[in-house]
Order: sequence, then C-alpha cells, then structure tokens
Amino acid sequence: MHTKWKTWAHVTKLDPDKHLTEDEIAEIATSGTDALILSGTLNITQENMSELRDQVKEYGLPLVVEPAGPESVVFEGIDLLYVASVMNTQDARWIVGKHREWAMNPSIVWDKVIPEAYIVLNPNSAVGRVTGADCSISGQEAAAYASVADHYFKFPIVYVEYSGMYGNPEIVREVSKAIDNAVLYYGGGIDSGEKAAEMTKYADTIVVGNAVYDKGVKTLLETVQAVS
Ligand SMILES: CC(C)=CCC/C(C)=C/CC/C(C)=C/CC/C(C)=C/COP(=O)(O)OP(=O)(O)O
Ligand SMILES: O=P(O)(O)OC[C@@H](O)CO
Ligand SMILES: [Mg+2]
Repeated sequence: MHTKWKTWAHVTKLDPDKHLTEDEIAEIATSGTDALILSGTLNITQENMSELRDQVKEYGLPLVVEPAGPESVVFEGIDLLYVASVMNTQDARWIVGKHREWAMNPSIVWDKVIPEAYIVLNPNSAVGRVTGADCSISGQEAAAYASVADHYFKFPIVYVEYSGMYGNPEIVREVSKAIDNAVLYYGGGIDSGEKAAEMTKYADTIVVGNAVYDKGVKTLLETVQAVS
C-alpha cells in the first residue's frame, strides 16, 4: 500500500505506555484523523508497541510506528516507520548513534523508513530530557536547523516538537519559511480547535497526543474539524 503520508493534515499520536479502552480506540480511529502514530519515550517495548498495533489495526487507518530506540522497532502490520534524529542535541546517540546500533542487524525494511529531523523545544518533556535537547535556542536557530535538515541532509520531515506544552506559533512560522521540500510537522499541547487552527496555518501536519488521554475524544474531534 502506497501510503500518502505527505497529504496528511492531522495525525494522532498514541502512547503504547498508556491505556485506551476498545470504545476509545474505535472513536479515535473514526475521528477523521489521517493516521495513527504509535510512539512514546518511556517504557516502550516491542510487546506494548505490538499490543497497541493489534488494538488499532482493524480500523484500516494508516499505521506509523515512531520508535524511541532500536528496542521498540516493529515492522509487522505497520505501514511506515518514522525514525527521528534530534537536530538540537549535543549527544550524537540521538542523531546517528542509536541508528548505527540499529543498523548492526540486517532486519531493517528500509523502504518503510521515513527519517524525521526533530527540533525539540520543551525542556520539561521526557523526549527533551532523554535526548539532552537544547531547548533554549532562538527561533532563528531553530529555522537554521530546519534549513540544514531540509536543504543539506534532505530529511523528508522536519518536526517541531513541544511535546506536553503548546509552542510558540512565531517559531513554527519562522521554521516553515526556512523549508522548501520537507514536510513540516508540529506537535505539542494541541488541546483545542483554536490551537489546531493556529498551528495548521504554518505546519503541513499537526500531531495531537496527550489531549486524547487528558481531555478525551471530543477534544480530538475538535482538532480534526479545525484542519478540515
Ligand atoms: C534508531 C532508532 C530505531 C530509534 C531512535 C530514534 C531517536 C533518536 C529517538 C529520539 C527520541 C524521540 C524523538 C522519540 C520519538 C517519540 C516521542 C517524541 C515521544 C513523545 O515524547 P514524550 O516526551 O514522552 O511525550 P509524553 O510525555 O506525552 O509521552
Ligand atoms: O502530546 P502532545 O503535547 O500533543 O504532543 C504530540 C507529539 O508531538 C508528542 O511527540
Ligand atoms: Mg511518554
């Protein structure tokens, strides 16, 4: 199946470390979101990633796994594997080190792999702490990272990540202006139609995660309506 990921305007990020009931899964899968991304940073294993995949696969939505490390990579029953490299960290493990470890074994289905250039901007997020991201960079520096990711490394996705807090739309706008070819993702604190409508002005694809768990599917529906 040729997954048209470049056309997605709204995706929902589900955390294998968190629980959803069958009914919630059904409502999320039929909300109008374009795809489900199975992803998290803490306590993610092949087991809980596969369990979540089994819960959602019957709804026929495109399924993406976004692993936090080689240990949580799952290809079975998945359309695409989004693999991050964090641009604004000094710790090379999160740019290419983990990736080299992963490539030591030959089981990678490379034509399912879509690389993401992550720019992490929330210091209080698990991903910010785990990767040692420098979240104090200016909008101009974030835009410069985005330009290098797009024009030099040719990443297909640039991802502005505020996971757990609502970000600065000005910075997302500056980043969008620095990109010509990559698809721009924004994720972080989208928990209303207004926030979704604001970020969808600058990002090609918006990501809703925590709000699904904290505020429920009604809020998710609001964010879907805001981008359609
Ligand atoms: C080499 C391979 C296969 C994987 C490594 C890929 C890398 C470098 C990952 C870095 C960390 C990262 C960007 C993980 C993606 C998943 C993500 C951002 C989850 C959300 O993070 P949290 O901060 O935990 O959000 P919650 O607190 O809401 O769960
Ligand atoms: O959980 P939220 O804050 O919606 O962020 C979504 C996604 O960017 C997390 O990786
Ligand atoms: Mg998490």
